[in-house]
Amino acid sequence: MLTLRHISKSYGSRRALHDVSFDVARGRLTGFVGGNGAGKTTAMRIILGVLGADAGEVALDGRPVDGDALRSFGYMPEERGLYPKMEIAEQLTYLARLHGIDRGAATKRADALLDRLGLGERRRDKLDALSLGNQQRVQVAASLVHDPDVLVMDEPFSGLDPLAVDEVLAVISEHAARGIPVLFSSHQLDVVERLCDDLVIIAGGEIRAAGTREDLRERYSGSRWELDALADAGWVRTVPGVSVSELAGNLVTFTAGENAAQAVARGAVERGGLRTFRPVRPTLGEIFRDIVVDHTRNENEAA
Ligand SMILES: Nc1ncnc2c1ncn2[C@@H]1O[C@H](COP(=O)(O)OP(=O)(O)OP(=O)(O)O)[C@@H](O)[C@H]1O
Repeated sequence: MLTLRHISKSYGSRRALHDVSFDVARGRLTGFVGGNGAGKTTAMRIILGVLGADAGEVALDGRPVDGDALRSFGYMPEERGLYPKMEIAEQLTYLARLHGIDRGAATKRADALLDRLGLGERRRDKLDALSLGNQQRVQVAASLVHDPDVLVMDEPFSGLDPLAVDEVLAVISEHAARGIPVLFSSHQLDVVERLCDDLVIIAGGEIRAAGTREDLRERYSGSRWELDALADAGWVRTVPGVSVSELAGNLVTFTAGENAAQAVARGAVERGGLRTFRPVRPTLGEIFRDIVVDHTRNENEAA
């Protein structure tokens, strides 16, 4: 497991991270989400040792990460650092060689990754002859070409069409399944919701929530309910303590405390019965908005 403990970092007087701690488990995809300037890239650079922290520690399986361990990390940085005029297979082979892999194995590995990412036919093309989406796939290949023990990716899905998202995801998942920790940041909450097993939500340089996707949805399920009654559910609007958000015939979604919700359930039984009655789990987008908006509001109030 990759762990960050009590990481803080400031750029001059600007605090970018404050007491950041979270885990990235082996064999699972961990999504790292936060708004612009939340601190994701800073945290990832600190994991990779590209940037030093002011305080705190990054460890892999309990051992502080040092130069040796870092050589086996795969990193897809935010600023994409490949050579525009170099043929893509040659450049992947070169990167693998930099990690100490011999020429034969490096060529094999580069070709296999390009095939896997649908770029086999383009292996002799220069990077800048490819579409932006295909360049992005090459960036993904570059972070994987030395078969890393830890994978950290800054926005690996940005600029990819839905089909390409699925292809890249399949390749990343295969690596996670070999038991390596995978952390990736993304602004595309619908993509993260679909893809990741665990989530870390950051705002204003602080971790606001972390856990498995299902745990978070449960934790933030709040007081939203859905009732599918056997008769028109318009009467739910009149139940004290209930605020109806959507009503369509027998189906109603509403916000209410536990007691008022139970009163609605009883009311439905008295009026002919119900098909289903359940708490509504929020989407990641809703959780994110709640957490980040709350944070921004608190910051503004404190200012
Ligand atoms: N080199 C730097 N010098 C000064 N401030 C910086 C520097 N890099 C980042 N920051 C500041 O640190 C904070 C965190 O930035 P960071 O790039 O880590 O956020 P992010 O979550 O990756 O944002 P985005 O999603 O927009 O890429 C921001 O307030 C940013 O302006």
